[in-house]
Amino acid sequence: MNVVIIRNPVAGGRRQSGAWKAAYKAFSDQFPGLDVQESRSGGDAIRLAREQADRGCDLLIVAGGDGTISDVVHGILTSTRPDTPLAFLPIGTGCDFVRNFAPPVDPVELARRIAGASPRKIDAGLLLARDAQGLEQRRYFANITSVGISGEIVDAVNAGGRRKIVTGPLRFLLFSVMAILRYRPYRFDILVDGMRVHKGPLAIAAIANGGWFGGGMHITPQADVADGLFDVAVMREESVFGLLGLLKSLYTAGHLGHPLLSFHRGRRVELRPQDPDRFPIEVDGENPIRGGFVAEIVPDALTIRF
Ligand SMILES: Nc1ncnc2c1ncn2[C@@H]1O[C@H](COP(=O)(O)OP(=O)(O)OP(=O)(O)O)[C@@H](O)[C@H]1O
Repeated sequence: MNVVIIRNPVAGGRRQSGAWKAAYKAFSDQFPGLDVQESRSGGDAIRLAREQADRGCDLLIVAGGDGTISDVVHGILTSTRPDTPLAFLPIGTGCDFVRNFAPPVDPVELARRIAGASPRKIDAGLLLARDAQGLEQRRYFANITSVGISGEIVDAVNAGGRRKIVTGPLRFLLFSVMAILRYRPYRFDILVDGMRVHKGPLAIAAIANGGWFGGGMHITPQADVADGLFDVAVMREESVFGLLGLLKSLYTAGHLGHPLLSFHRGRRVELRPQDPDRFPIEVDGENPIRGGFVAEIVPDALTIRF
């Protein structure tokens, strides 16, 4: 079996090199002849995944965080073999997408689980947007695309180079508090399957395939990665104090029932900014697109062995 790890050497900060060494040993014991391909720059994992899928790789394992998973998903789904099986070796800052599958922490157990897993299908998201020249952009994603305060948080989390003093989920918490303290409402319209579910000031909207973002915030606890639908969470305008309370409750899904929060389900979600200059977006914890967009769920798009 031809197994390739696509590794992001900077995911999770430099402190992750010890975790990688242990994981590499566990995975090469489980998969003799294992090949490792390292991404050389931001977005390079897209090229690597596409090449490996095109050449007929039997299993692609992503060693990195959510941004690397997102790139690999985009690479596989734009290759000639979009059904190439995928697995995950979580080494990143937030590692939110893999939370949907409750993987073991121990790398030996993880490698064993992947080796014994049967292929199964899960959904992916597809974003349709326009770049500054008006050309259509198509971007697949694995987990969650969100706009509003989360976009600002991700900008701050990813800024400042890759040598980070605070790493892991604590980094998201720190930058979330800072962004909330600076918060002013954003204004945009949201349509789910053609129905307007929101118009006007807002704190955050999340379009979710999976349930977690922001390093363990359980924003859409009802989300199912294989139900052919997005779960959409819409948090209306709220005071800074109210948002800090919401942030705390997100980790335990205690935000359900919040009077300013609504949940919706659908296959197609459209976000139209009323003020395009204040429309921060994050896609799986990164910022690959700008401006208004349509998100479509692609049912059963991905084959995973996990
Ligand atoms: N060799 C490289 N040098 C610099 N950046 C890279 C390199 N390879 C990949 N990247 C970029 O690193 C970024 C971060 O990767 P990733 O999201 O996997 O880790 P993370 O941010 O630590 O984890 P998480 O997204 O789970 O919080 C991605 O945007 C990716 O494009």
